[in-house]
Amino acid sequence: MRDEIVGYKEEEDYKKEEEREMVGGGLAESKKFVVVGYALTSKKVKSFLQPKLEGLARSKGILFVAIDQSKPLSDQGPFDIVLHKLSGSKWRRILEEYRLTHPDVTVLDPPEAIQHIYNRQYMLEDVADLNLSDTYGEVGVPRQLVIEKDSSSIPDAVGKADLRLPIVAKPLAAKSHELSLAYDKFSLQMLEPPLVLQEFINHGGILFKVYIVGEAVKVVRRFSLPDISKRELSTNPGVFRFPRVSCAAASADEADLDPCVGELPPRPLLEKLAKELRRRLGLHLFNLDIIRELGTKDRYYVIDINYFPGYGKMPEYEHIFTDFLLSLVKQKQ
Ligand SMILES: Nc1ncnc2c1ncn2[C@@H]1O[C@H](COP(=O)(O)OP(=O)(O)OP(=O)(O)O)[C@@H](O)[C@H]1O
Ligand SMILES: O=P(O)(O)O[C@H]1[C@H](OP(=O)(O)O)[C@@H](OP(=O)(O)O)[C@@H](O)[C@@H](O)[C@@H]1OP(=O)(O)O
Ligand SMILES: [Mg+2]
Ligand SMILES: [Mg+2]
Repeated sequence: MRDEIVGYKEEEDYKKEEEREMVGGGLAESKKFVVVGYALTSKKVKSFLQPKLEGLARSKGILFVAIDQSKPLSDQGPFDIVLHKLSGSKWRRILEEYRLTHPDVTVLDPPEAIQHIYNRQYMLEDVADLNLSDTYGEVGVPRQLVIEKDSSSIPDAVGKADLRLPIVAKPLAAKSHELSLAYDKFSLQMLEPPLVLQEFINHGGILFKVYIVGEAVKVVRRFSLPDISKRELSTNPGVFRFPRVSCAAASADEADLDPCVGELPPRPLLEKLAKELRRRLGLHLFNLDIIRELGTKDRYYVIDINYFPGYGKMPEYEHIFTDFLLSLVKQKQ
């Protein structure tokens, strides 16, 4: 099965674009460059800033320049766009101040908006508020409960909130990926708060990763946690830590899947969801993990939102990203 690009250019258009750029490559040298300052971890530089991206960007008149964190930001550049994914309150303050003093520079994305989705208590709030339901389907979030402290209070809290088992326990901090699956509420006491406890939804073991880059939306399939039967639930008490699932190595795009499980969510639904979330979250660069409830045709749940995810794994990201950067500059003009 193939990946789908929603509301964007097709592969053929990209090929033609690449050919034109090779022929007219020298043109870029004579025009003014769009300068993109970046502050990324070395892991991110390696996965995102690949030679193909830098080459294509240059041929389109975009230059990526590393930000030197040991020097004041205003002494560097001048930048048209600042691209970043670094943690820490010091960096956030630097960026907030820079945004105030350089309103003409587009900062991707505002630190405050990123911070909001770095907390799993608030991450899915906007999806829930959106209450998206139309002829293409319904999009919600799993029921969840926040445990700030005191793990001994968990069984009671789960009982009061009437949360159904099994339950996925996730650290409140979204950048922490130590997840656990609990088959009974008492075992959850073994985990360390702060946590979000979320109802596990059977979904046929396939998840849809929806990558968003400005107005472009692209969806891929990944393998996910398998379904849990009622029988398994009653015979396996305990809490199990599980490793990083649904990573790039778990691509399910080429797998021979039952169509009920593998069929991509309808484009119009994803487009609407992406558009609304872009606005509500105030972000341009993120992805959503979406699952379809097993046995339903159109009941979807968003279970995770990630800021500036691994775009290097998104097919044709070089074209999508460079087009996006140019569209930002054009909008400003
Ligand atoms: N409520 C849920 N119901 C069913 N499966 C879930 C649920 N929440 C999480 N999962 C499974 O656990 C995996 C990890 O959960 P989640 O995506 O929230 O964690 P993460 O560490 O933030 O992931 P990422 O690496 O995408 O940032 C998902 O990819 C999915 O396979
Ligand atoms: O590990 P990769 O590079 O592939 O990308 C992952 C990214 O890591 P990086 O930002 O350090 O690169 C993660 O960010 P943090 O939450 O850890 O900040 C998170 O966004 C994952 O969802 C990404 O995987 P994807 O969702 O795209 O499969
Ligand atoms: Mg995830
Ligand atoms: Mg995540």
